[in-house]
Amino acid sequence: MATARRLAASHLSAQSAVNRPWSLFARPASVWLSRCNPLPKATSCRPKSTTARHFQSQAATPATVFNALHLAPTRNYSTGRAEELDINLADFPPERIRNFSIIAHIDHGKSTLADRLLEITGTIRKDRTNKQVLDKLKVERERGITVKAQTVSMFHTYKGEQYLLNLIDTPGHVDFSYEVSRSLSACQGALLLVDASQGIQAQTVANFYLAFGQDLEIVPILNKVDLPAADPDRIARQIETAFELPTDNILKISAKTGLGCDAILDRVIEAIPPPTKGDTTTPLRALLFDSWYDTYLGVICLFSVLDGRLKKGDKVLSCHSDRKYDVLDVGIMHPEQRSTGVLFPGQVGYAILGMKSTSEAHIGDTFYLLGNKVEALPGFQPAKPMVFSGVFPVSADEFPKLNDSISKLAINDASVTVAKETSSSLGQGFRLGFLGTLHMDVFRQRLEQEYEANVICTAPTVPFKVTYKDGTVHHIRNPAEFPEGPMLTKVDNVEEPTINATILTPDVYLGPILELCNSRRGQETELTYIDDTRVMIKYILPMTEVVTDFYDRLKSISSGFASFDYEEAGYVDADLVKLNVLLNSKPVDALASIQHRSSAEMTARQTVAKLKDVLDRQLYEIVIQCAVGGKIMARETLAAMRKNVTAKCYGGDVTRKLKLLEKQKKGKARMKMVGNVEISQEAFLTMMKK
Ligand SMILES: Nc1nc2c(ncn2[C@@H]2O[C@H](COP(=O)(O)OP(=O)(O)OP(=O)(O)O)[C@@H](O)[C@H]2O)c(=O)[nH]1
Repeated sequence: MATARRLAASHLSAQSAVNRPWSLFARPASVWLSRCNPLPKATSCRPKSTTARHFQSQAATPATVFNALHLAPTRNYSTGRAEELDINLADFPPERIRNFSIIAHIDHGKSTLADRLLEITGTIRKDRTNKQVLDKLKVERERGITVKAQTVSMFHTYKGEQYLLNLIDTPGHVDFSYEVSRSLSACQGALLLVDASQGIQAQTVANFYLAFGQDLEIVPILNKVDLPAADPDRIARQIETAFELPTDNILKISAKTGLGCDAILDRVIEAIPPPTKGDTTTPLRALLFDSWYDTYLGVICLFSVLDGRLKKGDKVLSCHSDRKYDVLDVGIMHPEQRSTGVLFPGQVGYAILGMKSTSEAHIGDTFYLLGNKVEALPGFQPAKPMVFSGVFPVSADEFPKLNDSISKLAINDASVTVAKETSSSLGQGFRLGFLGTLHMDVFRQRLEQEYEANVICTAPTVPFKVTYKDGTVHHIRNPAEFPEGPMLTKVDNVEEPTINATILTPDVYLGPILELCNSRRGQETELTYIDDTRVMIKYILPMTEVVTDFYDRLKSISSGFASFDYEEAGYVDADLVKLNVLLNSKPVDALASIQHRSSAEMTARQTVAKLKDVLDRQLYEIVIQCAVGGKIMARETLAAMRKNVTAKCYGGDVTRKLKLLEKQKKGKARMKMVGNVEISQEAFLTMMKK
């Protein structure tokens, strides 16, 4: 009880957490991937592509996708329209509707459970290949993570009556937790899924308080009870202690084998309240809570109807933009679009309004009928990019192609910000803003996989705030823009973003974790035992210390057992400097970074040593330096040497010599020049990796 109260107090921000754009950054995907039971890379038993729903560039045709997923085709692809559903939604008043989400820490089995529920309700056929049906993006399937929340409607008979159950699958990764908040806003209850072998993790806590803050009914479920390491009784006690949820109510299931899953749907109906009874006779009030771009149908919007009816043929207006739209189609996701012609109060479904781009679909917007203006519902704060990176084509002539690919990807991901940028070392490119480093990694992977883009990405940076003496404030998203030299006299103060980090760990790793946090300029705010051996630690940390290798380090010192989540804790004053990298006295803008003064020298030493390692020797000596303003912090020298690729070809084999020289020339074409120093693409890539 006490623990729960303490947790609740420390999560007072759960209310504001309804909009948690802050919780959205930073985690090197590489580490995350290493712990996430990775699915094998696109194997033959798994469909290589997704449905056409998300991206135009998917190679598979819709027909092959449906065959692969074993879904009933629900769309007529010759006309591009959704098939009609032979069910009258008017038969489902709010009392027979349940809107719920599954929330959990990453990998605790949300998507697998969603698959089981879809099978049990006959929404998809029972099939061994139905794995993570809701994870439709290729990158989601390859990495085994959910990036985009999906919604699906199912029908279930309980005590002789048919119910409409709307399940909203949520991503588990912290970068995407704004999706969780949005999804929860359309729900009255949530299944809190906890891995019976791992127990409560940082995101279990964060997601619990998100749901708690929105007054949702929470149904605790222990998953993976089939695992030999599962200890359901101990984990049930953890849940009881941390969340004050009685243990006798906890369902114990295996989403993988299906054990115990049948009971979940009845429990959903019994425990989760129906949506509030809206009035069908009052004017329409519908909340837009998600959207995506479909090749065939354009922008598809997901609505939660609160009052009135959303009908095909209606003219509706957006409270946000005052724009008018025709409702071209409306229906439910079952599991793909199924046209129903109308949605009633309490129902959740899609509508096609003829929007050209997802940027028109303002998430959290309220829609109303032409001539019947209503008061807008409280919206969501837009997700705020917290990690920025420069993205450049490897060869300059690929810029137009990269431009095209980024625009196409950004159409469907309103949380990415795009601005053109020119670097003296990398040429023309873009500065992209992401919710976090996993988000950044996923975006890059999709650029490479779906658009075959060959790119160099600069190290991630967070937005710093510089206030000048004349009162102007600049948000610095690129180290190149950081004031230095004479400009510094005009600066009043510099601030950096901080986070409230929550770390859950077995207590044996406590010492090294505290050391890590302290070495990253962290301030401890809380340390609580949630059972005999598990500790919850809270720290305020500078965000810039987290976006680099913090998560890698945390995982490695805790052998993968620590988990963490975080929320934005505002800006604080910081003594920051710009660290320039110079090659033969010429600055390499793409390698500049913003550092805390206390760590600038150490970073400088590490940087010059690493550069010496990755740069190729050239015909002349290369002086590698790191400097803050005019002061050199570290220096290395790379001796001159000519790499004679034909050295071994003594004798008369001219063609072989020519071939080798040709190869060397090609390699040079991929070199970037900084002053008189050539930097290979590989060297850049290695330097960008922390
Ligand atoms: N043994 C066992 N494995 C399970 C069970 N449920 C899920 N898994 C496995 O756990 C891994 C993660 O499952 P997912 O369903 O992708 O987890 P998730 O919570 O949706 O992950 P995110 O979408 O990234 O948040 C997969 O390899 C599943 O096969 C279970 O009941 N038993």
